[in-house]
Amino acid sequence: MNALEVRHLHKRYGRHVAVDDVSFDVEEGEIFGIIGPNGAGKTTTVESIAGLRTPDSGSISVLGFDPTTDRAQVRERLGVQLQESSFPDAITVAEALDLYASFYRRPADPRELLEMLGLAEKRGTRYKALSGGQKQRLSIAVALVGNPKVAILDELTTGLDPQARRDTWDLVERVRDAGVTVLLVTHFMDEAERLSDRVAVVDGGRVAAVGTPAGLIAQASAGQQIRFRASRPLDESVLTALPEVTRVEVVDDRWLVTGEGQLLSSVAGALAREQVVAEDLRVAQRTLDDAFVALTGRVPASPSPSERRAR
Ligand SMILES: Nc1ncnc2c1ncn2[C@@H]1O[C@H](COP(=O)(O)OP(=O)(O)OP(=O)(O)O)[C@@H](O)[C@H]1O
Repeated sequence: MNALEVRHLHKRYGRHVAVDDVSFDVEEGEIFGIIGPNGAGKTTTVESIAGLRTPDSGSISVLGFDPTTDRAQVRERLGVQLQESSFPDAITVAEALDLYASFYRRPADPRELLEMLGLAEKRGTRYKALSGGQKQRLSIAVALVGNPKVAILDELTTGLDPQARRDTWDLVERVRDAGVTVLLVTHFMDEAERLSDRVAVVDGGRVAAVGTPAGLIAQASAGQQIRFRASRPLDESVLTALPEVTRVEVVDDRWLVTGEGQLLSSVAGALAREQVVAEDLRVAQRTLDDAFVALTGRVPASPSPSERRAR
């Protein structure tokens, strides 16, 4: 059985269509990313899955249960960490977790959870005294305290410093390894590419594509690219004649060669035959950013300078 099934979901706010026929499946045990620009409809979609918003039409199944009619069953199986979750300033970490544990019939052991999330030493610390990363980890602990089979994590690392981002990514992998299916909402491509088994690209309330990060990159990015500086002049036809090469651009001594298949060895062989040395040779690594641009025509959000160094 799929952990989640979303079929033809529609939601409008007044005249504004926020979610426009969204469908996807999430398999049990995977980390499934939903990526898209601000306002794409990601949060509306996941809040509908969590039963926090009522869709206008379409159907949702959480392990076979409908969030609008089978609320109790969904609540027992689904943990939610939503954007901007916050707690009273004076509550301690242990109190917050005990409180949420009391809402469930079979909660996880709060002590074990704090251990796993690296918050054991902060048990007695008040919420207001926690760092941004620790607050995020507490909100993940709250999402997991009901022992869910599926966890929704929304914009998990926004505002975190590089080390906290990396730690949080490790944590998400540990959650998945513990058997929890993860639905990860993010507008950061590096995060989605690093963590997700599969990704849905959402734009303007619609699903533009679903696939593995590698599959989306391959599908959306035309070929590989090699950049180098030629040690001496070279006739373009030497490279355009190669079957692997689809395009050659030259500015002064700088070459950009696009192609497919065994592009690198083919180009290297041709250059060697011409006794040209390729200096500063670089093979451009395609990323999910490229796929996102190709699929949506938009430039993805970048981590802020303080977040970016986590790459
Ligand atoms: N309660 C609401 N009332 C009116 N409009 C809303 C409401 N919630 C969301 N919207 C609008 O619906 C669209 C989708 O919003 P949503 O929050 O689902 O997108 P998102 O992809 O999660 O974006 P973000 O990353 O900024 O949270 C946006 O244009 C938003 O302004």
